[in-house]
Amino acid sequence: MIDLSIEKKLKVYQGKQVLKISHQFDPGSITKVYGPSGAGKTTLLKIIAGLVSPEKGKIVVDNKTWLDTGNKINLPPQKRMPGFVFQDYALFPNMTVRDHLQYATTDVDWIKRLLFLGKLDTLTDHKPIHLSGGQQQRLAILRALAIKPKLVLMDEPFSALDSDMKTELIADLKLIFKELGATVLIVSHNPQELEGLADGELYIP
Ligand SMILES: Nc1ncnc2c1ncn2[C@@H]1O[C@H](COP(=O)(O)OP(=O)(O)OP(=O)(O)O)[C@@H](O)[C@H]1O
Repeated sequence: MIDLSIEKKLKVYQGKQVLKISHQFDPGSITKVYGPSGAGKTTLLKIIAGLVSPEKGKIVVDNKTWLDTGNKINLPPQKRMPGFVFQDYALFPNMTVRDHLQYATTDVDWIKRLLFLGKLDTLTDHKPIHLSGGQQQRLAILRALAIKPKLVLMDEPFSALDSDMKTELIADLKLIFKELGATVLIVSHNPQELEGLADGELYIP
């Protein structure tokens, strides 16, 4: 269970000034996070990961307090360790596909399985510059899963995939999330894309 209540002043020129959200995420749930551009969806994921600090708020994950501004508790990202898929992938330019996964885990069987799932098993020696946009995006997803996270935060993770690839990958991810017992938040602009995957939603106006 994730119990979250935060307030963050946004650096905006026009539009919403304060991001204010209170929400509970059930364990093992998959939540679609949606809302207009600039609403603060990416900022919310970064706040949960510990990459951005809100002025006010509390985040409790499985009875452990990650953030409590009233009591000056703010765990650093390395103590939270969610699997994070960044909107711009944030891959390492000098690392091959295999390096990205080996950097995150020593479990060779898990790496093999992920490479197969992401259809990157024939491209293990390629660096990001030699991958297509869709392949880079799949690598970003695999890297996030490599640490077998209990919490997965995904920012527009399927935007570069064609619809067949997306359907197949989503079906596989559903099984993997269940196996990991992961709680998942997925930011998506596409209302249909997560049908059959997400079992909850959070609208950020
Ligand atoms: N660290 C930060 N602190 C305060 N404000 C921020 C921070 N990062 C981004 N912002 C501002 O917050 C607003 C919301 O940005 P954010 O990227 O979270 O929106 P979004 O809902 O993900 O948008 P999009 O759908 O276009 O990706 C923007 O105006 C941005 O300038």
